[in-house]
This record gives sequence, C-alpha cells and structure tokens, in this order.
Amino acid sequence: MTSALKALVSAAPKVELHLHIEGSLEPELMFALAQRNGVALPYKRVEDVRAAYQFSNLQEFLDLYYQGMSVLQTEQDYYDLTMAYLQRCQQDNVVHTEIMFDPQGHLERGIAFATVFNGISGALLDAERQWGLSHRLIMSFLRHLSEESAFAALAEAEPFLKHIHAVGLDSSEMGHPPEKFARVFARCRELGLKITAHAGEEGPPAYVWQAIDTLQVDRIDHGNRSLEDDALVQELVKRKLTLTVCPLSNLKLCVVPSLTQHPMLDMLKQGLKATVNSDDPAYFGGYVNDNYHALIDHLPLTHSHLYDLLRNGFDGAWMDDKQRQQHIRTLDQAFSVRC
Ligand code: HPA
Ligand SMILES: [Zn+2]
Repeated sequence: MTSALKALVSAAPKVELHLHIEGSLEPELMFALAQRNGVALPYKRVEDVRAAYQFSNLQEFLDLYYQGMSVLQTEQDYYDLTMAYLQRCQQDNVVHTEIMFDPQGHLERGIAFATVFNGISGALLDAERQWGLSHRLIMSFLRHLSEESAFAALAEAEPFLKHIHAVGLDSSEMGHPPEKFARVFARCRELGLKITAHAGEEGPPAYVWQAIDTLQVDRIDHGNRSLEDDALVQELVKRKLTLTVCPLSNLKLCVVPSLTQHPMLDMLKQGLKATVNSDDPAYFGGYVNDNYHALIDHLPLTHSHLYDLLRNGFDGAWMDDKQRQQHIRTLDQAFSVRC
C-alpha cells in the first residue's frame, strides 16, 4: 500500500514552494566549485561534509549553510548550482518551482547582485525552454542582519525587480521578529512584490501573527508552531494562507523529535493549506519526492490526504492560472478525481 502511494505521488505533477537554492548545493558540487575557484574548505573528502550535517537547531545548520555558500563566486557557479537543482525537479516531476535566494549572503562577500541573478535566472530560463518547467524567483532578506542591510539589498535588486516575483524573510528566527522588517516589507508591497516569511519554525506563534498583520504575507514558510495557538490556526484557515511545510528539514533541525510526530496530518485536519517542500535538500537529505515518501513511511496518510497536499501546492503557487488549471487536470486524472 505505501509503495503504491509512493509511486502515485512520484509520478504526479507537483510544485515546490519552499526551496533555498543555496541549500541545494550538494557536497560533490561544493568540492568541484571550491577547486575551480581556489577556495579552501575545512573538509578533506565529500563524505566528511555529509558527516558534518548533524544539527540540533536552526543556527547550527545556518553556520554550515553560510560556509558552504563561500564556493559560489561566478555566474557559471550560480548557473551550475541552479541547473543541478532543476534537473532534480525534472526527476521528481516538479512542474513548477518557486525558489528563494539570499542576496545578502553573496553581496557581503563582494559578489555582485548581477552575477548571482544572471546565473540563477539563466538556468531557470533554460529549464523552461528545454522541458517546460515554470518558475518564480523569491529574494529573501536575512533576518539576523539589520533593516539597513535589507534596504541596501533591495536597492541592489532594483534593476532586476521585473524578474523577481516576491520577497521572503529567512535565517535565524529567534530574536529577529518579523516586525523588525516592517518598513522594508511595506516598501516591497508598494513595489508590487508578493510577500512570504519564515515564521513559526523555531519562533513563537506571535511571530506568525506579526508576519500576517505587520508584513501582510501572502504565504507562511514553515508555520509549525501556529498549532500552539487556536485563534491563529483559525485566522490562517480563514485567510486560506498556504503553509510551506518541510518535513525532512523539521526532522534534521529538531523542530520535530521524529517524523511519526510530525504535525502534517493535524494541519490538514484543521483545514490548514499545508504543502510539502524540501527547504535545503542537500543539507536535509532529500528532495520533494523524498519528503512525500518520508511522510508516507511515518504517518497514516491516505490517497485523499496526498491529493490535498499536492493540490494545496498548486493552489498556493504564484503561477500562471492557465498552466495551473492544466496541471490540476493531470493531477486529478492521476488520482482519478471527477470534475
Ligand atoms: O530552514 C531555514 N530556516 C531559516 N532560514 C533558512 N535559510 C535557509 N534555510 C532556512
Ligand atoms: Zn526555509
């Protein structure tokens, strides 16, 4: 039964709504780029990198995530990184992806915004031309840095904003509440950008409230701790706000003690628009299908729950409506849902 469900999900068209492109840097590519650019890494072998990926919280992961980024220097590096991820999307039948990137993590190392943007978007456009994978690009602000730094990153992004669909908020959550960036996000809304923010991954429900009320988000990234506040759950349900949940990330960062205790089923039961995503697949041990399979292995998920998760993804995507409807028809056929 579980293998049939896994096969069904693997073959179904799906979206990814929560993916940090820098978090898709596999150790093999990290080593290749380090060699290409003459960057010293504190590891001798690829296996040593994977062995180091044991985290007990978000910050322990972020320390290695920022260290890993140091190998990314040229436009070709960003292209190769993105193309490798997009090829994984093709293998997983991901037909639309909305990827985040962290410009401040590159600008502060002296890499030009154009270098980062051109490499990432070059690969996105090639994947769209070559096999029809559609995309949106989300620029994320690092919340451990200042409001001034976020405004400076936004200024660097201005020439490229036509191609950037949304802004997000990521990095160390505790002690960096969404309201710290109220003015930055107000300006982004004026610029017509969609808004998302990591909230309730490690931070309290109050941070999710701030993301909704102050930042006026269109989606919430993670949102797990919303379940601690019934009124907040009701508000998320009322607003039909999509939660981009990341099961293997939650496990690796100790947001949940085990996948059998993952709140995904509870989220669906309460009417939340939860979706399945990989977050930083190279660090957390799996891409989108791996995340679905891990849930199937550990929770009593039915055919109907899986349909809802896949469907919530399409409903929450910032994609072209005609394409959305076409993909939903294919999804419905795969799950034999009558119109
Ligand atoms: O899971 C995450 N949480 C917060 N910031 C991040 N930056 C990359 N991944 C993450
Ligand atoms: Zn994330």
